This record gives sequence, C-alpha cells and structure tokens, in this order.
Amino acid sequence: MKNSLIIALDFPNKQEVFQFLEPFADEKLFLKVGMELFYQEGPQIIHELKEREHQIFLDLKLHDIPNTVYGAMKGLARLGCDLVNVHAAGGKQMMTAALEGLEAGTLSGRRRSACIAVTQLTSTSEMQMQEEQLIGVSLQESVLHYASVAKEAGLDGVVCSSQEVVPIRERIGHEFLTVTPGIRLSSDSVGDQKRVATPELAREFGAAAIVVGRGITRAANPFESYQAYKQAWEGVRS
Ligand SMILES: O=C(O)c1cc(=O)[nH]c(=O)n1[C@@H]1O[C@H](COP(=O)(O)O)[C@@H](O)[C@H]1O
Repeated sequence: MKNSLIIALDFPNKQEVFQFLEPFADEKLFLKVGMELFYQEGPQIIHELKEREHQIFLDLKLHDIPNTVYGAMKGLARLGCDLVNVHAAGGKQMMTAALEGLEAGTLSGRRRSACIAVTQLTSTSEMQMQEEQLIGVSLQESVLHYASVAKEAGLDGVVCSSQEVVPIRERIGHEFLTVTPGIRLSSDSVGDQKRVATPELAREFGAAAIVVGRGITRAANPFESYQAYKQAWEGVRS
C-alpha cells in the first residue's frame, strides 16, 4: 500500500477498462474502481481485475447511518479489496460500524481491507467549504479534525490533498495512511480539482499513496503518461 501510485479507472464500462489496460499487460497495478464503473459493472469487475493480480481500491465513499454502513461493508468485505473508503462526515460511530462490518465480512484466512476516510474532497476550495458547508474553521483544521476522528474510530488513514499530509502526519503519526488525489504533472490541466500537487511534491510531503485519474487515463499515450507519473512519484526515494 505504501508508496503506491493508484490509477483511478473512471470509465463507464469494462470494455473501456480492458482496452485501457492492454498496454499494461506485464504490470501489476494498483487500480481504483469508483462509483461510475462499479454502479455499471458491479462486483464482477472486482473479481476480473483481481484475477489479473492487480491490487484494488474500491472507492464508494460510504456515508449513511451506522447500521446501513455496517451491512454494506460486511458485503463489500467479501470482495477482498485492498482498500475501501467512507466519508468522515458520517461521524465516528459510522466509521466504527464500517470497520466492524469489514471485520465481520472478511473471509477467514484473508486480510481485512484497509479502510480510510475521505476528509474534504480535493475538488473543494477553502471558500467553497466556508460558504457551502458553513464550516467555521479553516479547511486544514477541518481536514485535521476529520483525520483525528477517523483515527479514534480505528481507521487506517484518510483521503486528503497533498497540502494536508504534513500536518496530519505531525498530529496523528507517520503510520496513519494519507492517500492523495488531485495529482497533476505541471503540464496537465487541473480540471475540477482545487487542491492539487505534482507527484514530486506529494512524495516530499510524505503521502502514503497518490491517486491519478485523467492525467493517465485520458492521456494520448496512457502507458507513457503512467511511466512519467511513476518516475516523478518514485524519484529517488530511499
Ligand atoms: O476518494 C477519492 O479517491 C477521491 C477523493 C477526493 O477528495 N478527490 C478525488 O479526486 N478522489 C478521486 O480521485 C480521482 C481523481 O481523478 P483525477 O482528478 O482524474 O486525477 C477520482 O476518481 C476521484 O473520485
């Protein structure tokens, strides 16, 4: 999990996924399946990607009452993904229920999926957070608060922007995972993301993993783009 580059498979169907994966035939990748793909293809897509020995982050961002999240996670646990997530805004009790569901549903002899909490989406700016969510603290303080609550609930880490990695690691510790989307090479367009960073910067800050979608999946040559991101992310890490 640590030091991974996770590719976000934001595709509408599995035909497009397998077409995208063709040039990566020899690579064992860390792939993120999100709502767009999972809602269309269901659990079968997870089985097919795992058969090809890829690691999987199932990004469904669960956010509901504790009982519902418990049941959903219990079912998802059987898929044996490496990483799953919930929204920290659902609260500590909901996050605890998510973990309990995961533990209850994990098949015997298998390792439970790591579970992380989304703090403030990387598409949210400081101003948007204040005006639309009426949160009266700074965005960084809000992310740090959510990360502390996720830690208290027993979660393995958070999704945050690269800009919050250093304060989270200082406050909560270096073992707590910080998974950072909003990653762009300086030549890429930012699109709908607000809190962005290059892979080099994410590495310098100490992010555990980066999530890259369109920079790779929509590139003219996705394999070359993947290599460029990977090189920038891995740098000369000791
Ligand atoms: O949970 C996530 O993965 C996530 C959280 C977040 O705060 N921001 C965010 O962009 N993501 C996901 O990370 C991916 C980023 O995609 P690109 O902006 O195309 O690189 C998308 O699949 C998002 O759903």
